[in-house]
Formats: sequence, structure tokens, C-alpha cells
Amino acid sequence: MITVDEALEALFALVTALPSEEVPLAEALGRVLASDVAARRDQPPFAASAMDGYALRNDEVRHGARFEVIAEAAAGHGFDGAVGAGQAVRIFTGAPLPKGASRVIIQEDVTRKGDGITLNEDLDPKPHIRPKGCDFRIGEVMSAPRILRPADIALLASMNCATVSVTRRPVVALISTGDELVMPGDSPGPDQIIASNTFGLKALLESHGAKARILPIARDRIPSLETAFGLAAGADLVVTIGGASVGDHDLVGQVAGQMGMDRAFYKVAMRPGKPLMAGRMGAAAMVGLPGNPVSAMVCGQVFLAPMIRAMLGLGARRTSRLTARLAAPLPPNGPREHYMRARLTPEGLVAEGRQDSSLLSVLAEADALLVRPVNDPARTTGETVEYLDF
Ligand SMILES: Nc1nc2c(c(=O)[nH]1)N[C@H]1C(S)=C(S)[C@@H](COP(=O)(O)OP(=O)(O)OC[C@H]3O[C@@H](n4cnc5c(N)ncnc54)[C@H](O)[C@@H]3O)O[C@H]1N2
Ligand code: MOO
Repeated sequence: MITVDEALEALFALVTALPSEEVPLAEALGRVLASDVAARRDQPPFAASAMDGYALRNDEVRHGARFEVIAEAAAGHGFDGAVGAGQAVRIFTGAPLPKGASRVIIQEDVTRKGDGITLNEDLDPKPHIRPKGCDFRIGEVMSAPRILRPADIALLASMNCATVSVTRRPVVALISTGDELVMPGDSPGPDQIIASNTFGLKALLESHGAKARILPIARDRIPSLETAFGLAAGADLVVTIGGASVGDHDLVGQVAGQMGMDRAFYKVAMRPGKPLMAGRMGAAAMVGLPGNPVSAMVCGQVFLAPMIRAMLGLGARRTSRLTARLAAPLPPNGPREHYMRARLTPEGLVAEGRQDSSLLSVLAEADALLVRPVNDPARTTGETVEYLDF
């Protein structure tokens, strides 16, 4: 059996960064910027007032000084003339600062009478002017790769970019296998359960930037699995769920092999998730996940999410781990890396009591996967351990 790190390296070797596509800025949230973007203008493009008030010459400012208001400058409607000695321009936030002016006095600091103003005592000392280009200069770069957040979208819009080049979303085909499965909303027979893994994995993969297609459930028969693999054509990554173990009805490896899957590995020293397989199937990468619901979700987090990030051009790196103190002791770990469902409490991390890989309710309660290294000795309360945010 190979280690988790060795499996991850083998999985990275199955994928490459995908090409880019141009999308409207309004649809770019969460996408990965594929190439650097340079600002097409200065922002602001002119020195601008930061407040509502009066623009005048700074060297004339003192308590009791009087000025004649000669014009108005508003956002979108600047004043073309110049401000001379003893003159002021009524100005509003965002308006271009008129020529000759070097300070804005906020309106709270003046007394206005007709076309004249007098400066009050205790003037706000700030100039209230935003210099041209103080936010960004023409040619300044937003660098790729980068997952676009709301603030990035706002900055790109301000740079006057209407469309943006992003990495194409990886397309993942998800195939649940098993005679016992029906879709949510169907009426299960007495021996049947609901296919939950495809839905959990679709959500997980899409939260990492993939586009996931749920294919019809494949039955535990060779022609049914062949049909499912056929329907997966065109996907960048084909993921099967279940049928990966050693039972008489576990046919995924056999059928994938007959259909040309070049196997990279089978079985990883981890818990849950041991009977994991992967390889190349034509142009696509193929990963066969174990069927137990928690095993499938943990493998999704530990293996599929990093593969998606690599395809998005974000680099081939394992999911970053955080650290926390233990709020309860742990027994020694065995020969497989153990991903334990755990809760983050104010006192620290607490592993859930029940760790059976069928228990989705325990997974949904958990907010962390506590990582126990191979043969980790017993741990006491207060020791620092690693975990994945879940
Ligand atoms: N003799 C052995 N038996 C098993 C071993 C072993 O080493 N020797 N490994 C165990 C481990 S660990 C796992 S994990 C499972 C993996 O088995 P499969 O990948 O073949 O999965 P299935 O048998 O098809 O299903 C297991 C379990 O999960 C349920 N399931 C399957 N697909 C879904 C789905 N899409 N949604 C919800 N639930 C699903 C299925 O009904 C079974 O209950 O093998 C152990 N056995
Ligand atoms: O690996 Mo199985 O995935 O332990 O339940």
C-alpha cells in the first residue's frame, strides 16, 4: 500500500493545468485568473475632493478668512476655470479639484452668507484631496493565478476590464455504482438506500471550482458500468463511487481496466479511504473512490480537491493543514494515516466518539478532519495536532 503523499503525487501526474477562456466580469466570481491584468487608467484619473465643502488655496487658510464662491464642481461635472486669491469653489465628494485649489475645507467648518464664506475656528487640518492615481496607476498589475474574490472583481471593474481571462472549469463526471442505490426523491425498495455520495461530492467539487455532472447510477453488472463510463466521455476527470473493494460485486477496477484504464495505483494507507484506485482513461484522469459515504467525502477533500486546484493552475499542493490543541486525549494510531472527524471547541479539538465510515451524521456535525500520522503514539490533552478545515 502506498502512502497518502505518494498517492497525491501519482494523482498530480494524471492532470495538467487547463486552458483559459474569456468571461464577463459579472460572471468571474470564484474563477481563477489565468493571466496578469494591467490597469488601463489611473484611479482616480484626476486629483479629487474627498469631502463636500469648498476648494480654495491652502496658503490663504486661517480663522476668519473670507472667500467669494465663484462656481460649483460636482462628481461628473468639474469646474473648468481656476481658483484665484480670495476665491472658493463649492465642491462635492468625487469632483475634480479645480486648478489653483490646494485644499478642501469641509462645509461644517465654514459659515456661508450669500456668495461668501468665512472660515470657522478649529479647522480640520486635513487637505481632503485624493491625489491622481492614489488608488492605482496605469499599468499596475493584478497577478495570476488568483481565485477572484468580490474585492478583486471590484478592482478589475475599476481598472476598466469588462471581461477577464480565467482557467476553464474542470469537468468531473460522477458515477455512483451499486444495485442498492436510488436517487434522492425515488421510492427505495426494502434493500435499498439513497445515493448520497454523488451529491456530497458534486457540492464539494463545485466549491473548489469544478463543474460536476451526476451520471445515472451504474448497477453491479459489467454492461451497466460500461454504459456509465461511455456517458462520462468528454470529462476531464471521471470519478466512480463504490465497487472498489474485494467483494464479488466490486467490478469497477475490472471494467475500467477492460475499457483501457492505465492503473496508477490501488489501495492507500489511510483511514477511511483504503480501497482507492486511480489511473488514466484516454484523455481523462480516473479515480475510483470507496463507497462508504465518509470515505468518499474524505477522499474528495484529501485527493480530488487538490487535483481540481492543479487543473485550475493553482499548483500541485496538498490541502493546507491547520494546527490546534487537543481538548481530549487520543489513543495510539495504527499503520494507516487516520482522518478523524472532530469538533473545534473553545478548549480545542475533540475527536468524535464514533468514527465508522458509514456515519454521515457525524461528518455533518464535524468541522475538522484531525490528521493522525501513521503509527502516531497516544496523545494527551493540550498537545498540538494537525487538522483539515472541513
Ligand atoms: N473483506 C473486505 N471487505 C471490505 C474491505 C476490505 O479490505 N476487505 N474494505 C472495506 C472498506 S475500508 C471500504 S471503504 C469498503 C469499500 O467498498 P466499496 O468501494 O466496494 O464500496 P461498496 O461496497 O460499493 O459500498 C460500501 C458502502 O457504501 C454504500 N454506498 C456505496 N455507494 C454509495 C453512494 N453513492 N451513496 C451512498 N452510499 C453508498 C454502500 O451501500 C455500502 O454500504 O469496503 C469494505 N469492505
Ligand atoms: O477505508 Mo474504508 O474507507 O475505511 O471505510
